[in-house]
Amino acid sequence: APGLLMLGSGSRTAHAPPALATLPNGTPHRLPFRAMPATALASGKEIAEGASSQEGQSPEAPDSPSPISSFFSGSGSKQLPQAIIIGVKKGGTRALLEFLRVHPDVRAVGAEPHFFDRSYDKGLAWYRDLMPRTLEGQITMEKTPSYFVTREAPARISAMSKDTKLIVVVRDPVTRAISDYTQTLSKRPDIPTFESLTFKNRSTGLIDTSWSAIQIGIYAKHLEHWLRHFPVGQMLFVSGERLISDPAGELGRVQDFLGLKRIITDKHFYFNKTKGFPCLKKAEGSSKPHCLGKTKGRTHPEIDREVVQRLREFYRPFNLKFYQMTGHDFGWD
Ligand SMILES: Nc1ncnc2c1ncn2[C@@H]1O[C@H](COP(=O)(O)OS(=O)(=O)O)[C@@H](OP(=O)(O)O)[C@H]1O
Repeated sequence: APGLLMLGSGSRTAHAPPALATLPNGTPHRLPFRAMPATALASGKEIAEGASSQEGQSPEAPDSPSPISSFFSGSGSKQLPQAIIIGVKKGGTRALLEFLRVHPDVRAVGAEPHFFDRSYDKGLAWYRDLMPRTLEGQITMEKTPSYFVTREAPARISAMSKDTKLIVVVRDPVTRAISDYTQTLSKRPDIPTFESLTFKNRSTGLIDTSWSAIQIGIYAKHLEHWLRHFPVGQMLFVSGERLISDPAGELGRVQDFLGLKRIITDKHFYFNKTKGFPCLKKAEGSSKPHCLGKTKGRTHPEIDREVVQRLREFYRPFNLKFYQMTGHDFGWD
């Protein structure tokens, strides 16, 4: 696209470089693996929606400007994002973005743009136009969790700017798969059970890796594609579990990674017992407490323990490889 060369990243702030993590050296057993194409997922069980979070159609994508942000929205200019939350679906990406938006130096688009997977042909000018206006020193961000599993996304983001900072919120892949399935079930209650979708052949225990709910969780394989285009130090891996148990701690890491002053601290959060999750004491530009909506923190159906066990065994080598690649043990095993 002609616009590609002309626009640049729009990055105007010098952010501190993140520390480098160790690189991988071991490989788990191999199986046929295919990253997802930029367009809809192709494989058989796509009743289960594929990589996309489907969040865009739900009221969960909060985009209504607050009075304060409306006041400021007339000033500044639209920039391409300098940092993107690229995944993972059901990892806790909405929570992270909502928490980050509290920071005065972060401005983010509310809905998921899906530019690098679905709308790349619209060009960077179209993408930039989706962004909120920013003032000098503010960071523009977006989140689209399907980027992490989109084969074309790493090269496309690197072509926009090789300095783009990438954030991945990861969560135990077994819980993530169940969360993904729960979301689909909420929209299509007639789908087969999680247990039956998990296996190609239940008697042999062969897992159906073409089912997106399973495939998305093979983080090490997806990460390999990103590391062909970005140094691992330009990626930050946020623990979805810690984002719930210690949101301020994870937000501290994220602010450091983005070169931001640590403004978001434990003072910004409270644990809402009814919701069962941490919530913001004050949402961006508001004085009211704010929890995420009903589509976040759904009750999961109970899954056969043996199936859960089999999935744990399946993911284990990939998880270990992922820990090695990122230099971070997420404690799922
Ligand atoms: N503070 C807070 N409040 C509510 N929910 C929280 C929070 N922090 C993390 N989570 C977890 O986020 C999970 C949804 O992840 P995503 O926002 O990445 O989903 S999506 O891909 O955008 O649809 C969602 O998954 P489910 O519990 O399966 O619904 C939550 O567990």
